[in-house]
Amino acid sequence: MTARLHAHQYGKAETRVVRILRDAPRHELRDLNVSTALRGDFAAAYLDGDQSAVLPTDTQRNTAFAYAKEHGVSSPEAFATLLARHFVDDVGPVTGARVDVEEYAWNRVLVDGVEHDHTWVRSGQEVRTASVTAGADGTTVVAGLRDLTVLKSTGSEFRGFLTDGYTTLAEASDRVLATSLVAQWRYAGTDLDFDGTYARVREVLLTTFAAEHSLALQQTLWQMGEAVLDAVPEVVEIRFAAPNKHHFLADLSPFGLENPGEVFFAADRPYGLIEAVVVRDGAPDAGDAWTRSVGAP
Ligand SMILES: O=c1[nH]c(=O)c2[nH]c(=O)[nH]c2[nH]1
Repeated sequence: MTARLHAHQYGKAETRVVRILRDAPRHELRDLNVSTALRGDFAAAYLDGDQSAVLPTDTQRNTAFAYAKEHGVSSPEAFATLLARHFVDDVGPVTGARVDVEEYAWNRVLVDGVEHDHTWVRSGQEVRTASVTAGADGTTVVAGLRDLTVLKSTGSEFRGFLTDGYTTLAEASDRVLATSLVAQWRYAGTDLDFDGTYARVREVLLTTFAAEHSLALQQTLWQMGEAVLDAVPEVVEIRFAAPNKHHFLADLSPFGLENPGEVFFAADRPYGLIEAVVVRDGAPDAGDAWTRSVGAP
């Protein structure tokens, strides 16, 4: 057999880092899940079991905690950028690093209508994401979110589709449209108000989903992508994956009941999976910013 080691990277996945700022009565909290992956010539470790160039994944985990203490967490994007640059700039054999961060949101508990200083409640399902790729020639920041679950109860249709001998789907001129959106967007720069930009993109995604009439989820993704590029100049590319969370009209005719779009069966699978990439004209090259680990969570 002739085989060669074609590519490799290694790191520590899903280090759970919770950073609390407690130097004032009103504490601040950021809750992260950090995954690091180092790139470089580590072939000897794979081929010969030689660890001399290998910074252990245990050390990578420790670095995430130490950086949270020493540098704080101003945003998932900034934290991922610091860590990725550290590995590339300060660790000899490392020529590239990929740091993926998920952030879980906590809202302050309201006590008599007032935000509590040191008690939070986990908010919703939605997860904020950041993926930073650092190399010798620069750093690329991709921000995003997943599990942003949205539903509109009208303003959506799906008609005029191609049919063949296997088609049973009825045309719909007024249907429920729901998805659990995954969106990731690439920034042109690395020194941004990441929290502010994140909030703007999220707002544009939601308002576009609400306001635009949908002829298909495909069109809705395009509308959302175009709106984000229009409203947020820092974004040069946005990628979507949107499961179509089908809501089928329940058949109430056996019971002599009409069902004019009021009672639905929410199916969890199978689901349509609609994807799109929308890029600003003249966007800089993405390099390997979109290259994910095979085992990425
Ligand atoms: O928005 C939709 N896009 C499709 O491609 C599709 N296919 C389908 O069965 N329902 C839908 N809905």
